Amino acid sequence: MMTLKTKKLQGEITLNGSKSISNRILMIQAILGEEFPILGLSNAKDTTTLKGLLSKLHEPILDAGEAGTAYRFMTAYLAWKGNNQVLMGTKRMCERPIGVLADALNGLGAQIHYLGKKGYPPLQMKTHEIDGWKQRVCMGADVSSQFISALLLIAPVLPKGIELILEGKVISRPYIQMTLNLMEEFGILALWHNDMIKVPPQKYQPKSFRVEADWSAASYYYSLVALSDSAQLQLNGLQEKSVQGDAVIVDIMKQFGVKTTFNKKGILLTKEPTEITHFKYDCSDCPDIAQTLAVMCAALEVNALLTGLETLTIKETDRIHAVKVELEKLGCEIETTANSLWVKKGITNKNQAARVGTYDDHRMAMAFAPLALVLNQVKMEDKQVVNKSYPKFWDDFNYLGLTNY
Ligand SMILES: O=C(O)C1=C[C@@H](OP(=O)(O)O)[C@@H](O)[C@H](O)C1
Ligand SMILES: C=C(OP(=O)(O)O)C(=O)O
Repeated sequence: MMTLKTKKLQGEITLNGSKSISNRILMIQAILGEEFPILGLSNAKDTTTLKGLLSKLHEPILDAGEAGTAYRFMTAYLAWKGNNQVLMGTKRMCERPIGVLADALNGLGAQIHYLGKKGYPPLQMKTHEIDGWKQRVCMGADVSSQFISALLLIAPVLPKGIELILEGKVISRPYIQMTLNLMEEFGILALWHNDMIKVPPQKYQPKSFRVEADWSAASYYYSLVALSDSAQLQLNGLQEKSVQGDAVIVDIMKQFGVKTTFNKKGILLTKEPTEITHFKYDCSDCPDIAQTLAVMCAALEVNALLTGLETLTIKETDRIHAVKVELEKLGCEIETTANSLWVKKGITNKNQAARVGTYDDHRMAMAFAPLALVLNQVKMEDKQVVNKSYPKFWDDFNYLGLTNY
């Protein structure tokens, strides 16, 4: 049962480091081939998986498990090295496309072979002649920005650098900018103009680096505060000037009555009165908070249309489908297309218990967890899924008085 007597939130939580930043910094360190101090590295499973891979780089078969960024970043790294290594992943990873990245790398000069279905993991990165690698490559930007980030990370150490032409709609754009910003921190100058990103050959420069806290993880607390009656919730480690696109949650949540005050340690979230009934948002730049927004709107009975969701179908699960199924179980009316989700009717019956299917997706569990503030009970099919990005998630929710999931 939910243990909070009133919907009052109070507490102070120190958030985990951003897994997107952590994984980029680990790749930069590996490409540089020299250790430097990294403070606040994420303890997400996706980050420990990547760290593990980078500690056994000589092994013939490597397994990135369920970690998308790890798989994509390692594909480019191992293709550059060309040591005949095989890169495996989970069953779901083998359903997540990689063809756009593998084809681009092969176009440059790599020798990547598909060991299973064409366009999908597992892959083998065969030997090649690095001196012959080309400079210019075209790449579809509408499937996953991780392909572009993967290529950019190795770009400075390629003989001619890279001139990358982006084709089609650029999705998850802030993640590409994050890659370039972090590369710049380590001395790399790149130019992004319209559809072209140019990275001349250069050397990464080592420096000590502190990872900011994870704004995607913060989104679950914004949802909690939006569902609360009153809140004084301090989240430590977040920065106002962030390289993470998901920091847009600060602006989005104003209309849901969540006030953000930046302070020395991070942010303070408080609750203000609001009367929102309709919400429309294009999530192309912040796909990872789409589930948070959908579930929160359903709980608030806000009629919400979320668009720009085309990449959600190829993430840990088909997230459009999973959210629709789980919200419909709670009596919601949900309409979906290949790239949108419309909460037509939210959760009207609050006097019920939820049994949430988690679909091997950390964000399904974390997005539905705030419902414990408004429903009688919320039972998760698999609580362990949160480990992918936020292993301490349930401890932190328990600390706020949200227990018995
Ligand atoms: O580069 C990154 O760190 C990420 C990019 C996004 O993926 P897509 O570009 O596939 O949308 C995001 O969903 C993922 O969680 C992390
Ligand atoms: C989509 C995600 O991760 P990845 O693509 O790196 O597996 C995520 O963390 O929501």
